[in-house]
Amino acid sequence: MTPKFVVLGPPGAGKTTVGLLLAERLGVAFRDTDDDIVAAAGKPISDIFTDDGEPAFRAMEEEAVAEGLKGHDGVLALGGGAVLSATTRARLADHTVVFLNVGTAEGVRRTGLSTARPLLAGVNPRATFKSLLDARLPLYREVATIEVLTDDLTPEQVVDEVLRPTGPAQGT
Ligand SMILES: Nc1ncnc2c1ncn2[C@@H]1O[C@H](COP(=O)(O)OP(=O)(O)OP(=O)(O)O)[C@@H](O)[C@H]1O
Ligand SMILES: O=C(O)C1=C[C@@H](O)[C@@H](O)[C@H](O)C1
Ligand SMILES: [Mg+2]
Repeated sequence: MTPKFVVLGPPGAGKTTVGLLLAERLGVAFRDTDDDIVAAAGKPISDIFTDDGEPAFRAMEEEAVAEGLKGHDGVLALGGGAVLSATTRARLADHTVVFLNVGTAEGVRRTGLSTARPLLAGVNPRATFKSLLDARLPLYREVATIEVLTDDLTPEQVVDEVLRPTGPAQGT
């Protein structure tokens, strides 16, 4: 059993929104490792960060991704920071991996109203988002087989790009 598509990218890129639509379009199940972690821990991600710390969260995430890659054959969305793990990046080899990219301005706009993302909860979300994106961009690209810049696309259009027979249009 292996996912048809693994979806990743920074917070607000649309992993959950687009992942669900993509699964609907393909008639397959959708799974999100953030949800698996919340279910396993019995508390929200913000509480895991506060009570147990980020390293504990990353260990749970590594396990959740490994389980998802083994046990799910639909669309699997990963948490925004899952690629920080070299073990996870190695496990993503040979999978079809969609990197949903989003620029800082649009990413901050999309995540701005939520308090559910502990890493973006600081005083300057824009600077935090940009440094997170800068640090992770090479890691997303290391594992991605498809990249879509989502800033000016609706979620439906992002799905269209992912499913284009020749792959997403570049630079248009
Ligand atoms: N292409 C898009 N155009 C406009 N809004 C979008 C698009 N994709 C997602 N959104 C909106 O941005 C917000 C964040 O989307 P979503 O929760 O799917 O992101 P995510 O990548 O799963 O984030 P996280 O890493 O926090 O789980 C939601 O309000 C969603 O409706
Ligand atoms: O970008 C990140 O590091 C995170 C993104 C979310 O999906 C969650 O996995 C968590 O809030 C951490
Ligand atoms: Mg999500």
